Amino acid sequence: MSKVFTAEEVAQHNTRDDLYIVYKGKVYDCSQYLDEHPGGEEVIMDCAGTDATEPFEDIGHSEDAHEILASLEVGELKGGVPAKPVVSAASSSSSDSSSLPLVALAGLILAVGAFLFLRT
Ligand code: HEM
Repeated sequence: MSKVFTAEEVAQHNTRDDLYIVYKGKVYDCSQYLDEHPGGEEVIMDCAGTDATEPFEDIGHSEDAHEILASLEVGELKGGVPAKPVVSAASSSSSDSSSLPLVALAGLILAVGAFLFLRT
């Protein structure tokens, strides 16, 4: 059974010789890999003890990179992947209504334009 870490525990592994990162709810010990990282150690050090899912994904790491990462797994994060915020019906309908004044304004400009055009 893999070890379960709290976010606070992971955060304590934040030095060059003892460096954990979280990726998609799993915890990885990158200490031994820093020297070999093609992107340099600095970028991984910046993520030390934190969730590196976004920066790791942003780079578009290769299949190889994912395999190396998998080999460094030491456990999982308590609570796992934080839930994505659900876009509620209320907030999506409010964004619809917020574009209403814009539509009205565009209509008004068109009407004024047509009026001026027809008058000449
Ligand atoms: C233990 C975790 C990581 C592993 C195993 C890993 C592995 C790799 C590998 C194998 C490459 C070579 C290109 C590829 O195959 O995709 C690479 C490149 C790179 N990585 Fe990571 N990486 C890790 C974490 C990170 C993190 C957290 C960042 C944060 C920004 C990062 C930034 C980069 C960058 C910028 C490159 C591009 C280097 C270049 O093309 O010059 N990596 N990584």
